[in-house]
Amino acid sequence: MSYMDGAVPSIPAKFKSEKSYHHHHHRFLRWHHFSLPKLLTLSFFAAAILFAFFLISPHSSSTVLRSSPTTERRSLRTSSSAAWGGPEWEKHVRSSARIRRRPFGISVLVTGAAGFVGTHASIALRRRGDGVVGLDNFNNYYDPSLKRARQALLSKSGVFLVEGDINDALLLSKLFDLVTFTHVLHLAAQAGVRYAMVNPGSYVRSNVAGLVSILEAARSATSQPAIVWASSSSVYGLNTQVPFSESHRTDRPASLYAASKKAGEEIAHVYNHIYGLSITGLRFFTVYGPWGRPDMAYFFFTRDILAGKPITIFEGSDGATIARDFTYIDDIVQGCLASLDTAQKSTGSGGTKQGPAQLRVFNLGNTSPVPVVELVAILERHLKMKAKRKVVKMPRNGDVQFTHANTSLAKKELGYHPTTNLQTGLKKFVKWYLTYYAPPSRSYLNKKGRGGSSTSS
Ligand SMILES: O=C(O)[C@H]1O[C@H](OP(=O)(O)OP(=O)(O)OC[C@H]2O[C@@H](n3ccc(=O)[nH]c3=O)[C@H](O)[C@@H]2O)[C@H](O)[C@@H](O)[C@@H]1O
Repeated sequence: MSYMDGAVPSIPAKFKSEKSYHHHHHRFLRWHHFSLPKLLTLSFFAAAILFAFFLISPHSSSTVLRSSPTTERRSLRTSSSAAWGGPEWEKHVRSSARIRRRPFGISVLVTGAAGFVGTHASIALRRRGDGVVGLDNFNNYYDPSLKRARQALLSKSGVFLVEGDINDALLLSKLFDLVTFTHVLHLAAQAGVRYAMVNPGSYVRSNVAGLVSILEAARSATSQPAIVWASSSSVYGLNTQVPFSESHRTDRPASLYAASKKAGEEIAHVYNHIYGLSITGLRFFTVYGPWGRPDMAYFFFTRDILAGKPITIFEGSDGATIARDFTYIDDIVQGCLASLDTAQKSTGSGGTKQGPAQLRVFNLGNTSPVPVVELVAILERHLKMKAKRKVVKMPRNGDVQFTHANTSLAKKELGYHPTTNLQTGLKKFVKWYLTYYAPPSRSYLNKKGRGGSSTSS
């Protein structure tokens, strides 16, 4: 399926895809009960219907070639599951994109704005007086009610969130028609290392096709924005040189997730080379903090420790420690904003390159890896509860043994300087967690129906 196909959400619903697998499997089995003549008759009718559909379909290839997204005029469109368009919607988009900070303000399209990093970054930009328009498809990889709660935060800060998919070329084209974005902060992605073995297709749709869709929209814009996007520390894969530096090998990914991010870095090179797009890739190192992702270990360890449930801690094959360079959200936001501020302009216009453009990649980590067992010990102290540990050998699921960022380049070019250690950062996370998921009697938030189960891990 092409990335131009507006009807395909970039990340299919986790539960839907499982359901549809069983559904199709069941139907497949039923086909075996048909006799051959019946099958032939049915095939004939199916072919006739397909042919008729091809003739009348507005999406038949000839029609697609004739009508460009920008020339199609409809007051209200339904894309994925969400509606967008119309004068009210356009007013919201324009107003949210308006720069309040002069003379250096920027206008940013933030994809994945209802996500963890997206929410924090959007709010930080808005606070400075920059124009921000969010985009998110609210897929249910993890509890969408958490994303809705983040949306409420964004709305309180004056950030309008467009509900739609990064693979919807028509929607992107509309947004770029309405607003001259100076920058795109592209954070929408299928995250998670281990889930790639469950739903590989969603990594291709989101992290490969979705990125291309964003870059296509950006390169076609009359005034091309500069792009800053989220790559991942996982691109270092089986690299053993430490700390990981941008000049190290990244050609041995250990998971499809890592491979999809590495593919993104190569795709970025192409769009920079051909179209003169200014592109900065940020290799995030295990980002954590308040409003975080429930599929991450620190988050579901907290949930399970509080529930008295056992947690599974991975260890290396020879009993070696597994460690991560856990990075606090505020430090990551600082790195994102500094990347936007130092990004040079794209050189192309309307798809034509005018000269060489900036292409950068930075590690954004904490620079001090912490063993997962230590993460658990810190959580126990903050939660004042003991974890029920189950230590198992790390399964062959895409995980790597350790990550460790060298951030000298980001320090030099961005002034990046992480300031929050894991102890302090987790304290803030636990405080948020206990407020957000507190029992109904204690929580204002839950009274409004936002609490309850948090997981899709
Ligand atoms: O920095 C990155 O590039 C990546 O960081 C995280 O991936 P990961 O570091 O694997 O984060 P978690 O899934 O939270 O795992 C943290 C640590 O806990 C360990 N773990 C995880 C799950 C579990 O049940 N037990 C356990 O010991 C993992 O092996 C890992 O060492 C994110 O989930 C990715 O989206 C991100 O791109």
